[in-house]
Amino acid sequence: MSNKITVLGSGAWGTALASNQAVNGKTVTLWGRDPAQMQLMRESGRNDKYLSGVQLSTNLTFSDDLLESISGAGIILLVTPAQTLADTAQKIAGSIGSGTVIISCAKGIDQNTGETMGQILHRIFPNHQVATLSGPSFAIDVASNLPTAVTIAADETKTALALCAALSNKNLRCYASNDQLGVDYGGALKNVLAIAAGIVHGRSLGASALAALTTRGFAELQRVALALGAQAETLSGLSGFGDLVLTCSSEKSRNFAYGAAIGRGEDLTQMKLAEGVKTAQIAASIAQNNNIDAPLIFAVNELLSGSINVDEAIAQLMARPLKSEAGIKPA
Ligand SMILES: NC(=O)C1=CN([C@@H]2O[C@H](COP(=O)(O)OP(=O)(O)OC[C@H]3O[C@@H](n4cnc5c(N)ncnc54)[C@H](OP(=O)(O)O)[C@@H]3O)[C@@H](O)[C@H]2O)C=CC1
Ligand SMILES: O=C(CO)COP(=O)(O)O
Repeated sequence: MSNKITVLGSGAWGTALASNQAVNGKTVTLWGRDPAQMQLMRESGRNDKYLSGVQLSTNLTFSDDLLESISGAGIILLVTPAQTLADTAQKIAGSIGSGTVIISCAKGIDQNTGETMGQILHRIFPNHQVATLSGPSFAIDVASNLPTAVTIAADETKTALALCAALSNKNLRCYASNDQLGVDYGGALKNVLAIAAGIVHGRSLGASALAALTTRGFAELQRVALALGAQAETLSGLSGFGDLVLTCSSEKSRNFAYGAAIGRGEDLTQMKLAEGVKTAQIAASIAQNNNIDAPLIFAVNELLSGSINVDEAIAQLMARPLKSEAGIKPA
């Protein structure tokens, strides 16, 4: 595997990952679609649009030429928003070297196809090793060289282990998994639940309600993802429970911040990317079609579509039939 790493997507997460790898001695090219933005980053050594004030590694190469940026890359990290990942992947499909490994770092479910990010990569790159990198990792923390741990999942454990060895460093600890589906569903679903947690916070419903929401959110995340083929151990790990806890507890999460704005009745038009908004819709329809009980996801979807308001959502959730906590209905 060549030592060059190419990161596609120069938003908060792509920039943070690229800088993390470069600051730890890797040869890294960061590609972004906007030439003026890339020139600004090249000149300033910062990404003030997405990571205000953070000084990036001086060891980074910036590019706005997609195919040139991936030339000779051993690893390509795809870090554009989930709904654009298939499009970005398609653009490079005919141009990558035979040994190149492609890793999704996006969290979502494709609205057009219902595919996970990993399923998209398997479809578009049938002859390449593909993987998903996911876990509790705010871009600002990684870009600030704070310690972070994530999961890297690939179908073959040896591929996941090799990627962990290639990408781990003193600031980033990567754990290997062979459950890419589980890692993808955990990362996608936690965003919907983080919106719900943000609503609880923004509406000042109290710390007890937030703890209950996070716990029942985890039960729901497990129920949905297990029904779709994920492994239980994966969902209890960094990419499931770990990321859910992170994003259900901090306004640094854009999904949580989005929910908090809803809870406070604020204008949503200037909000940053909140992947959970689109995921709520597709996750709700997947759950409905597969007869999976997902009350929180359904409530977030109904709220976002405007068919119920926050008070109605709370009343609806609190009035659900009583049940065993482990999911067994009382006799
Ligand atoms: N931020 C974080 O802490 C983390 C994010 N993630 C995940 O990473 C993914 C990306 O998030 P993040 O970087 O934070 O998002 P940002 O909103 O910060 O940045 C998105 C980037 O993608 C670019 N972009 C948008 N559409 C396209 C397109 N069609 N083709 C190419 N580039 C495009 C944007 O370019 P432009 O500026 O020109 O619009 C921008 O550079 C998401 O799925 C997110 O869930 C995962 C872990 C942590
Ligand atoms: O996924 C993330 C941290 O792991 C980032 O969360 P947000 O997209 O909600 O900001």
